[in-house]
Amino acid sequence: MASARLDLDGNPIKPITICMIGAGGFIGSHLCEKLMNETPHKVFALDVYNDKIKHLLEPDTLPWAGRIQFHRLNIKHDSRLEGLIKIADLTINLAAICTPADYNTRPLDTIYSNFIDALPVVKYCSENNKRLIHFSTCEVYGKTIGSFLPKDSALRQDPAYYVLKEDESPCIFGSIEKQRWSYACAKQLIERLIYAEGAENGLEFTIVRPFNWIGPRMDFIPGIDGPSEGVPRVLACFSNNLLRGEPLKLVDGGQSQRTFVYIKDAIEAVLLMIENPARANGQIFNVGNPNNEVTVRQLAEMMSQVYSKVSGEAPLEKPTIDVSSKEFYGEGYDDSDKRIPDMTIINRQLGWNPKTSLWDLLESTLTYQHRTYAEAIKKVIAKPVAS
Ligand SMILES: NC(=O)c1ccc[n+]([C@@H]2O[C@H](COP(=O)([O-])OP(=O)(O)OC[C@H]3O[C@@H](n4cnc5c(N)ncnc54)[C@H](O)[C@@H]3O)[C@@H](O)[C@H]2O)c1
Ligand SMILES: O=C(O)[C@H]1O[C@H](OP(=O)(O)OP(=O)(O)OC[C@H]2O[C@@H](n3ccc(=O)[nH]c3=O)[C@H](O)[C@@H]2O)[C@H](O)[C@@H](O)[C@@H]1O
Repeated sequence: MASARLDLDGNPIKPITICMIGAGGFIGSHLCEKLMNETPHKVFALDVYNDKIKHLLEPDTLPWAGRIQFHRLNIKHDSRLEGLIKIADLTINLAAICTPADYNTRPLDTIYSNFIDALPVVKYCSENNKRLIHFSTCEVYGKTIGSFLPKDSALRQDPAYYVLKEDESPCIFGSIEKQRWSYACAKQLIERLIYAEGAENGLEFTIVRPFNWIGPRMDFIPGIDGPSEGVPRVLACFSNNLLRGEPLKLVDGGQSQRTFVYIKDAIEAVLLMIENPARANGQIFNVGNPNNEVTVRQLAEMMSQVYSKVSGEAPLEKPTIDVSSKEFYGEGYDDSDKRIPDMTIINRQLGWNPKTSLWDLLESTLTYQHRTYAEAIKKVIAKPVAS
């Protein structure tokens, strides 16, 4: 018999049933894969799409067949939701509109998706005494305090002015006309509501604040497995440019900074939360890689080099092109300047640390992008345009 799997305190881990909402998305697909491959847990996978988890659902000879069950439903209006939460031990809510191109152009859908639609999930968990892991975002921090200092201020180099701490940092958004912040603001309010349910009604919750998790299956490639005019997050935008041999578009000079973490490292952190409730309940966790910081311009340059290595194609002579945010995203766009996660709480509670360097995670991700899309792109490009 295989030896029992133990939690961080040395206790055997009991198999549980998880109701995962938004399981068909980027993070959900990796989490389902991990749970099926490495644990005995059962998953009700809820989503409106299942393309990214099809390989886990069929055929029914898969080793985990019977442990994952797909339910095609929209949580906006489906009476099955409460029943599924009731028969599960834990609910994980990943469902959201979470692409910046939508925040300023579809602010109502963004606010409904990230706040209103999440309300019944919180309510059903609280009323039925079920544990909830809710996915928020690092965007709740908004801009850093340092971004308001004069450009030449030495304090900008002081971590006290830019490192983002769960229990100390303020949430700094732009004005209401800057509709970019509709997402961050909706996520902040649902975090506060969950926290209040914990304080007043004893809800057992964990809030996750991902910092730019990237990897295979993120978003879509416009015109291949998503709309031609769609604007995904930066990894997919730049992958699309590289696959088509076009320069990568740098919004407002590409000066914003991000820290990127490999999806497979981040999923390890989520599994620790799932299997160590005593250490994770009542906590808000930053999950990111503070060692992988780059400007968006540096990201573009590194992706061009890595893509050339994995595809065998020479890099473009002019790998990037500047574009204004108004042209790229439209009216009401704004940006987070810098995102360094403080790791104290996740280190202390779960002993988690990310492992993969930016170069290595880009190499495995762009190898996947090339293998998955290069042929399809070639066909689209070769097709004569109808006259
Ligand atoms: N990927 C990241 O780095 C990142 C960073 C910060 C926050 N997050 C948060 O993590 C969560 C998951 O992100 P992701 O990157 O996997 O996004 P994603 O868009 O790939 O996945 C979200 C999934 O939710 C589903 N969904 C949305 N509305 C639904 C509804 N009403 N009913 C049923 N299903 C619905 C979508 O179909 C999609 O499959 C989101 O809450 C997002 O805000 C992600
Ligand atoms: O991933 C996260 O942690 C969070 O941040 C993302 O926000 P952001 O990082 O701004 O989104 P990206 O689309 O990945 O853009 C990153 C940066 O690249 C820039 N960009 C994007 C696309 C492009 O083609 N060119 C370009 O310069 C953007 O302006 C921005 O400065 C999204 O809001 C969410 O997915 C999530 O909550």
